[in-house]
Amino acid sequence: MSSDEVNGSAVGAAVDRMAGAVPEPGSAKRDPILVADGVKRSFGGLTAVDVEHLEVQRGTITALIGPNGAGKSTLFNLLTGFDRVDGGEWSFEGRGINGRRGHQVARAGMVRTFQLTKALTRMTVLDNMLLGAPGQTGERMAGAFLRPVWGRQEKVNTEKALELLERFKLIDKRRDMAGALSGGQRKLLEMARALMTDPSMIMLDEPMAGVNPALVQSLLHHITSLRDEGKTVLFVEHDMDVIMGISDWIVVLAQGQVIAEGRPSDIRSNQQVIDAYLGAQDVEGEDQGSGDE
Ligand SMILES: Nc1ncnc2c1ncn2[C@@H]1O[C@H](COP(=O)(O)OP(=O)(O)OP(=O)(O)O)[C@@H](O)[C@H]1O
Repeated sequence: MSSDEVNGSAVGAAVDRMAGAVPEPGSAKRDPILVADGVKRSFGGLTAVDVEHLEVQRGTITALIGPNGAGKSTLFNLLTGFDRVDGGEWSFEGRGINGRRGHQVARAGMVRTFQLTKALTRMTVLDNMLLGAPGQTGERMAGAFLRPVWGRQEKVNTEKALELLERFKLIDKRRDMAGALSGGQRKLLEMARALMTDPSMIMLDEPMAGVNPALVQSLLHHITSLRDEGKTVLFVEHDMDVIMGISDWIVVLAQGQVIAEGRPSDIRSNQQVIDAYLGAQDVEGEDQGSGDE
């Protein structure tokens, strides 16, 4: 699949969503939705993440790339409250959110996708969606007198879940166990579930891994649609065609640090990135099958 095929008309030349951004590590953005400073995390003697400054432009698709072990997933975990930093701070929509837990970060509007764990694969697709629903009033304020409120909320959540399943073409699977879905369908379900809280930013960790080519197209379409609706997408991915095709901006991480940032054209020709990542990527790519699980 070529970059152009992936690209389609989604990243047309007409819109430069990154206008004014300079292609260099830590570059300032016109209207950043996420700003991180001095974010650090070590495991024993290993520095996994050491990001001096990072801004993510609102309403864009930003890719976070880098070699295996560069710290991409760890950075995701830190920013979304699923791991604790050793130092640093970051703000989302202008509000400091470091120290907040995962569900609080999600409530603030920043969600990330998670692989469906074994336990969740034994639940139906619809129940998986309902787990992603915002503020379970019934659970928080248990009491018989609140049952009507609970019931109403459940109805709203169910309607929303069904709408999203329709959008992600999983509606016919709603009563199936999530474990019966193909790898690609699970990725769609993860994305749909993340949208239950109406986030303004969605973070996807390797959304294309293990997905067959037909569903890759569908996932790409959903990602660009989210951006076109005004949401911000930050994603980790290894497939260079996908990255170059849909990203408005690319951030390159190596050994925990941002070593480069820029538009796809900047990154493709950046010698430091070629040395640290792209040179080895082709070789790695040969080993990475893309069949559905
Ligand atoms: N919980 C942990 N305990 C110890 N070391 C960890 C832990 N989590 C991550 N690491 C280490 O931190 C480094 C960064 O890992 P991370 O998974 O963030 O990299 P990555 O860029 O996401 O890699 P990949 O592309 O392979 O998923 C690696 O050396 C990894 O072994």
